[in-house]
Amino acid sequence: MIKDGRWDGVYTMEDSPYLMEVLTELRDKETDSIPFRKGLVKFGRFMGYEIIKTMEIEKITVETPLEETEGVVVRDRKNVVIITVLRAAVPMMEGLVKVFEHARIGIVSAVRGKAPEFRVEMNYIKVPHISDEDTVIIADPMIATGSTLLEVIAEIKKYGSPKRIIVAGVLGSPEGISRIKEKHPDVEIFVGKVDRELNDDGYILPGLGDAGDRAFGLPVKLSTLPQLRSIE
Ligand SMILES: O=P(O)(O)OC[C@H]1O[C@H](OP(=O)(O)OP(=O)(O)O)[C@H](O)[C@@H]1O
Ligand SMILES: O=c1cc[nH]c(=O)[nH]1
Ligand SMILES: [Mg+2]
Repeated sequence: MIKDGRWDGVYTMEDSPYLMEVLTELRDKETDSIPFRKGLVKFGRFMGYEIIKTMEIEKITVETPLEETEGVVVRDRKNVVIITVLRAAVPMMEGLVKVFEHARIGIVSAVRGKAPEFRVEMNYIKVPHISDEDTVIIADPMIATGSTLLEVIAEIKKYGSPKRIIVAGVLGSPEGISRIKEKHPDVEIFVGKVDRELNDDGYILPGLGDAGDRAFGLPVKLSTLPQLRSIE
């Protein structure tokens, strides 16, 4: 984990050859859904281990079958709420839950509309109780314009005042991260890498394309639901 000097509380994982190899596979346009989803699961698990490194460690003693020795406990590991932003964060959540097996889980739907407004529609939110002892981890692989996370963070803050709010992502753009840090300086951001820029359609360059479509396939546009029609 490396601190990105452009912002406070933003960390990238470029020092991990393992995670950079996973990222390379995710970027590769030849990677199809199955390895893509597996890559997101690996990302979630790795991010979980990195987040634990930033939690308080308490020294304890433990009795082996032979004698007493030193041990540690990371109490905050048990006070975690994972917020999964549909769709693309679902495989990431699977990886995070392997590390935070006690986590309570919230599910949020957010669909980003087209350029140049990038309006975000949130039409489903189910979030468990959030206490002031909790670390809330918002999983969303892509921080592009930041519009989605701005909406999600504002919504989550209505549910309580957790000890920490951490965004766990795969890629970020400088624009998106700056927007989030300006509005929510308290939110920490952990991403694999911060990419160069956004294109006019709000896609991260070089990026990995549309994370949701790559993980789950191109959706067929048959819906007549008003909330989806209104932003497309
Ligand atoms: O930072 P932003 O510009 O808001 O873009 C990022 C969002 O775009 C993607 O979701 P998308 O709206 O494509 O939904 P999907 O996961 O269902 O494809 C991604 O998973 C983020 O949630
Ligand atoms: O590059 C991008 C931007 C938004 N959402 C994605 O899935 N990818
Ligand atoms: Mg998408």
